[in-house]
Amino acid sequence: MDELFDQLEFIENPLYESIIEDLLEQQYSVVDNFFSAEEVFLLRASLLDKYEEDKFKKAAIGNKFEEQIIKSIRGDFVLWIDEKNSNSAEKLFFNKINSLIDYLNKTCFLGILHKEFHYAIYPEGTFYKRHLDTFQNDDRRKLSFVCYLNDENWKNENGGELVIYKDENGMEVPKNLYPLPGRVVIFESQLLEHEVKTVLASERYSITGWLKTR
Ligand SMILES: O=C(O)CCC(=O)C(=O)O
Ligand SMILES: [Fe+2]
Repeated sequence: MDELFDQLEFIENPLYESIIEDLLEQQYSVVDNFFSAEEVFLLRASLLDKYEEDKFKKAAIGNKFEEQIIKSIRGDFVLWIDEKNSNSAEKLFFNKINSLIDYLNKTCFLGILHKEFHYAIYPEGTFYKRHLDTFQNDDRRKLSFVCYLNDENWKNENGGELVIYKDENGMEVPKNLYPLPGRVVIFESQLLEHEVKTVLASERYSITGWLKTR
């Protein structure tokens, strides 16, 4: 008995505990200042560098949709992040993510073995229609993770809210979450439908990813 417990030893982390509690209670968690202003600045600079180098691609859905159909579903541009070749900002990012994953695996036995993250840019006028993150026949996606990299002048009137559709006692209740810098939203990929409302002004910057089993 003692031996098994030794292997699971960890220092209790109040922030991670509150995320776990939220996920258990409401299937999603919103964490403000998960990333500091400095970290957001560095990550946004990294995203913009790569965008200027023309590395982003129009986001796809499934495989064989026509361009027009894709545009009517989502209008963002994405670039997958390769942890092995990550720059210093991305290393900061993955350090935090890996620490959270480690904690989840130790305390919740979630069995997160894989992860995938991409930068995303939503130009003015773009959106991502209501969907579930498991549409690509990928039932390994367990938790969705979105981290917002907008600057400190981001206003709610810019639009681009993430709306999570929650079932509360048989009633659908939309939760409007603004893409504030440093904010992270984590939710159950297989349970919660959500959408990104049209960006009305400015460009919307984020990193989106999935924590996966098996
Ligand atoms: O950027 C967001 O708030 C959510 C993005 C999203 O739903 C997705 O990429 O699947
Ligand atoms: Fe999504």
